[in-house]
Amino acid sequence: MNASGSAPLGANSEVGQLRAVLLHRPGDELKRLTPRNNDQLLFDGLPWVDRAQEEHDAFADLLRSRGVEVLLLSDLLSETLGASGAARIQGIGAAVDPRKLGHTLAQELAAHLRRVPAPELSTILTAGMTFDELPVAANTASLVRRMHHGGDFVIDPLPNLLFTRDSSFWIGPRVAITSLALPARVRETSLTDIIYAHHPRFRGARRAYESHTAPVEGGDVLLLAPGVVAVGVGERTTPAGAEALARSVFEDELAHTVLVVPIAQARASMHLDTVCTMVDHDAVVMYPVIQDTLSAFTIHREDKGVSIRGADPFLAAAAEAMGIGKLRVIDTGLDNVTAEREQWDDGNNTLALAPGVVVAYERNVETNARLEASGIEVLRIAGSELGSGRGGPRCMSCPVARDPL
Ligand SMILES: NC(=[NH2+])NCCC[C@H](N)C(=O)O
Repeated sequence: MNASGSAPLGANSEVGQLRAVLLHRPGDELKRLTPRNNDQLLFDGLPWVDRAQEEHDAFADLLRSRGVEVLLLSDLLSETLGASGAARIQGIGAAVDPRKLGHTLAQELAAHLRRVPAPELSTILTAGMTFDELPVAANTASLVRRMHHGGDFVIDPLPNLLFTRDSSFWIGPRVAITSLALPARVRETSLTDIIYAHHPRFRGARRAYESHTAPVEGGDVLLLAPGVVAVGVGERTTPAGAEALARSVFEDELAHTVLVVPIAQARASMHLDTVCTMVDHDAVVMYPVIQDTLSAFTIHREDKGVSIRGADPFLAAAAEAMGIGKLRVIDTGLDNVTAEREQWDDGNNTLALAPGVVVAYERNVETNARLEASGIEVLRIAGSELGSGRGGPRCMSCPVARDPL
């Protein structure tokens, strides 16, 4: 505990006792999803929003019942926008795009947003705004306004903010603001950026991967052990992103080894954490179909520069880097069809609260049963609505404080 009574910020593993976590309670941004835009907005269906909120509240309550402090992104964002003029300017600047709106409308909108109270601005920055919702007089000199349909977005909604894992992550005592790959998600990091820059809770927090030159998403980053990081490269994080992250964590002495793990460039495996998460300090749960084929390039920090080895089998390379004899894979032993169904429903996407204690979606009955048979405590949550965005307990959480391993 520090002077303010809260746990020190940071995380050096996937499984150290979880003390504080950043979640985003799904809100009005999910109500923007329609059958016309859901693909582009990376949802596989239209969630029933009230039920998604109930499911999310139950997730947050479970974490609290286990002694975890839950920070909600909307609360932090309103507090940040209320306290800092610079944060407001930055948030508005990222949301109002003159290339899309033209200068006239962009200027009017930015001027309007600067006067909006912080909680309302927080909602607009997350849920977006349509042309119909624009407050400015109808006969404005904006051609853009006249030519757009009222239901079009002036500011795009951010339904994937729910997946707080991807837009920032902590490594050691530092926080990394990521660089999201797809247009539907790029603006999310403008919000995590201002929260970590201006909210008093994070005063003094230093940054990792500051250059964020190339795409790196938090769902691809696994802290296998202190000093050892795995980075998935596939649909989201690029080879250049993994390389830049490795260089940066070496320079900041946050890691000595980075394992770069190629994963299929597919919707079902958009991040490394959709196929593999840690459930104990020496154990992972993994999509069985890839168990024997997953490989890794090992980048090692040297006195001068780096060395790159591989690709080698992932499990062996990981065990070696972690300095353990063997990285256990919880053998879910599932037939291929069940395994494929449960992988799609984020059965492999668990959030560890402590070594051997994980949160998982209840619907993945078989995977959960095998985890328990291997001695892992599984805390089940409902996710019928939450899951329609293709993200499980790990994707929906950004650990802000874990006890060091
Ligand atoms: N870490 C994760 N697996 N996040 C899941 C993100 C899901 C989100 N709909 C997307 O496609 O980006």
